[in-house]
Amino acid sequence: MVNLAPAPTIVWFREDFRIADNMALLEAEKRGQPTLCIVILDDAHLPGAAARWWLHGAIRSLDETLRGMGGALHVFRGAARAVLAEIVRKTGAGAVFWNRRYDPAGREADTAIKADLRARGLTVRSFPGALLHEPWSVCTRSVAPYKIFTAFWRAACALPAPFPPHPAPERLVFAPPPPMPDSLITRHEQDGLLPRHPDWAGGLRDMWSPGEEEAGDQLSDFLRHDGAGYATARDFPGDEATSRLSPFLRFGHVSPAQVWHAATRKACPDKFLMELGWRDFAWSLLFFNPDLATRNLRPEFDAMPWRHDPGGLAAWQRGQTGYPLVDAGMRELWHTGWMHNRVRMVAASFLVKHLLIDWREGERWFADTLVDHDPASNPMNWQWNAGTGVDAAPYFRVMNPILQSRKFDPHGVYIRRWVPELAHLSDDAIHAPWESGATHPYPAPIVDHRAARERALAAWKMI
Ligand SMILES: Cc1cc2nc3c(=O)[nH]c(=O)nc-3n(C[C@H](O)[C@H](O)[C@H](O)COP(=O)(O)OP(=O)(O)OC[C@H]3O[C@@H](n4cnc5c(N)ncnc54)[C@H](O)[C@@H]3O)c2cc1C
Repeated sequence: MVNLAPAPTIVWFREDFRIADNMALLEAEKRGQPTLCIVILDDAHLPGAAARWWLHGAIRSLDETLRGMGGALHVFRGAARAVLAEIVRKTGAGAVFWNRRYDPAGREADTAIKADLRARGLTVRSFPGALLHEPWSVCTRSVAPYKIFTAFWRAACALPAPFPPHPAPERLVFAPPPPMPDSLITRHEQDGLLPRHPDWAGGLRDMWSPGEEEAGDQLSDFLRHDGAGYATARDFPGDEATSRLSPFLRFGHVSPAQVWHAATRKACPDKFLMELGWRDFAWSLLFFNPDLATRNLRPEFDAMPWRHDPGGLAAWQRGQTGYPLVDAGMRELWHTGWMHNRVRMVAASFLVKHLLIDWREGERWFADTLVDHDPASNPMNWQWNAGTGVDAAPYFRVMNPILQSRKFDPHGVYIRRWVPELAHLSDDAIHAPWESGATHPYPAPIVDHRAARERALAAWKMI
């Protein structure tokens, strides 16, 4: 039987859950054929548990938006290559469009899928949109990655500014979903992305609403209230002065170009734009170092005598180290799937220096618990804090968790929020509760700061 239905254009959503500034969607509309919007839940590319929770919300929210336009987001489960081949066979699609992803596994899969689809005669196009600049466009003359952030940023700023964001398509004509075998179709309720037994996501639900509209609200709120004080207040976790856009950027509810242009219109401090630059820098490092999450960028650290300490690791993960700022951060992470940047640095430093535990253990824990986890920013920042990366804080600079606490949470606002058993202590006593002699149901420090520092430096001198 001849299929007389118009050959649709498939738009495959992956990390770009928005309709504005979405080139794949816009170009699909221009093609003039009905559009089939799809997501494929492929086990080989699913993120950690907290980010999976977010992914569920991202899919649901984009589906609602598309339904408001008369369409839907169709969710399939299985190996992407096979699922796409089946959808193409059932719909007679003439083209598949997507926005690029840059992680090594994603790039490898996309290259193979592109070749496969083109061999079947389809038009396949991929578009930028997840970064300010393509990772290969900011590199040295010898096409090597920059190893120093300031040099990277100088080169990035010398390029033309990111393209002004594209508007959302005004109207889309949607293609009906293909009849697919039950095993490949997924309903939102049964997509397997949400935690069930136990349901640990209550704190995430209280804190976040994934979606494009929410990302826009978050951005305008930040630019209205906090943009001006950002440069000075961003290091103080009690102040909540940062944008909290990271998970929205991670899942593409907002593009970095949209953030960039909104921020420059409001004359937001350069410091904020530079943080978006750190995000691009991380992706550049991953692009040129696909094993960023597993290999020390400074090979001398391969000889580092990391300790095997399951008890210490568990105390760190549960926020029970006896160091209030570290514990506040680890509890914030567990409860909300997010942690303030300054506290991420203190907590990371504590694991790799005070406990002398391999940074890869921490990287894995963050990968599973952060809603904003991405495979570039997380390992880059871990390697930066551990001193094993490029342009990294030197290992011998051991952050003192008590001084960091006194400096960046002077009144204990943040600690009181996340370590309520210390809430009654004075502003002075709260940073080192063991010194005051007051009674409270809070653990004694699992390591002594001075002894741990000496142990870390002795280990480092051995390599
Ligand atoms: C050990 C460790 C692990 C981290 N893991 C991640 C991760 O998996 N995903 C992630 O997005 N960020 C990660 N970060 C970076 C940073 O902590 C978060 O991006 C930031 O806290 C997000 O909060 P915000 O959106 O309010 O940031 P803002 O201060 O408002 O910054 C705006 C945006 O810039 C980007 N950005 C800011 N700082 C950094 C940075 N140091 N590196 C890369 N991008 C940055 C983020 O996209 C952020 O949303 C990590 C930091 C550390 C120390």
